[in-house]
Amino acid sequence: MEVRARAPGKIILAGEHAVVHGSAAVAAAIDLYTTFSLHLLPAEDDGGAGAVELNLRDSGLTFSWPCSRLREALGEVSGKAGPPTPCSPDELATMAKLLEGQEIPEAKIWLSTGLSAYLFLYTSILGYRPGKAVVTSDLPIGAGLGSSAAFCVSMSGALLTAAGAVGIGVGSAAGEWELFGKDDLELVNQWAFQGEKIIHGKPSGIDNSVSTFGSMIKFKKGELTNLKSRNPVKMLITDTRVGRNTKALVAGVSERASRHPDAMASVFHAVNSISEELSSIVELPAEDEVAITSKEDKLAELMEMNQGLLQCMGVSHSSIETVLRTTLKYSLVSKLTGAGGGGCVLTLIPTLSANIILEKVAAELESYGFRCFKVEVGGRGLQVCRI
Ligand SMILES: Nc1ncnc2c1ncn2[C@@H]1O[C@H](COP(=O)(O)OP(=O)(O)OP(=O)(O)O)[C@@H](O)[C@H]1O
Ligand SMILES: C[C@@](O)(CCO)CC(=O)[O-]
Ligand SMILES: [Mg+2]
Repeated sequence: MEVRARAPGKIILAGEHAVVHGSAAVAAAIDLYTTFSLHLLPAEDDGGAGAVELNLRDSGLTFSWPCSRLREALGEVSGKAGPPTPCSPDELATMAKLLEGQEIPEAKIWLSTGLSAYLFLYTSILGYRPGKAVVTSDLPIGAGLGSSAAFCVSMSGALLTAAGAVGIGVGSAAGEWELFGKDDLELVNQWAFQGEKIIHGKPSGIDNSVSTFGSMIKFKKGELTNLKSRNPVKMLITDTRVGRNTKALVAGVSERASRHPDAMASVFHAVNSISEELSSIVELPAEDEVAITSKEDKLAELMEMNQGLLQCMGVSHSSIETVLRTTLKYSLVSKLTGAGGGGCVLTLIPTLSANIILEKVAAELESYGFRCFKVEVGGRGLQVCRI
């Protein structure tokens, strides 16, 4: 049996970090995907000698665990595919031990958390069935565009389909992307969240939710509201190429919050107001040039205010500040997106001046060694196909 699932990355227009502390945030899917293909081998062919394999095609790395070794380390697992149980600290320690024999290059040691998430999701959902998975991604990894969530969502989608826990239409043609129904998406999202917890430590759930359900969403305390964005939102993304790690940045903000509880509570409260206002502006219809410009001016101002508060939280970076200064020369507003500390920056591109400005600003940003790209905002979430 072979199944393939793809899940999008995301941008956060407002509210990152504060969302972990209960504030609202606004996020949208983008048209860059992580694809997870799974070739499940029949259990009876195993004969005890089968293996669970993961090929990370972009980095040319393959990891493999004999099923017998997994069984020995993890004990009997049922391979259930109902609602998930979280990965316990003991299980997490066992996953880490299972990575010891693998050759992870020192420069890619950050892959370890992703590999632990893979082992947890695979064995929890499919038990010790032998299988080969191949992962490819359009997304820069660890750069704020939700690569960890797209990895966990595509993986959960494929594993749960292989387990028969969620399903695409019987009549679906091989190779055609299909969408799941709402209940199936809910289940995939719950499992993906468990994977995100292994990678992030304390995720809010916004990244896996927007990757699963797609579109543009407002997210607060685990509750998701779909936003009907009436006009296309055009964003330039600049990848500073400065590596960072979401888990450490989220922990850093929590530490600052425990040192200065009152001040940080006010910061989180201000971010909540920004996200609430931004989400209502996004839904306003704007039919003529004046209305579009006025709407975009408001969005830009809110993004600028949010960036200032992200600086207060301590998650900006000199590379991000360089992008902000550069885009301001063209009267464009930018803010970091995702966890910050480097990674990607969003620049709002006004509809009326889109192409002329875009080329100039992107050329200048790239002259500093940054990488710019344009994305479609608010598209589809998880999709699956039979191969
Ligand atoms: N395609 C992939 N293959 C293997 N591991 C991946 C892949 N994509 C993400 N990961 C795992 O996720 C980690 C990066 O997640 P992290 O949350 O730090 O960044 P991000 O998700 O790109 O950004 P943000 O959370 O700010 O949106 C990697 O270190 C790796 O463990
Ligand atoms: C930094 C953060 O708010 C967004 C990362 O994309 C973390 C989270 O919400 O899980
Ligand atoms: Mg992440």
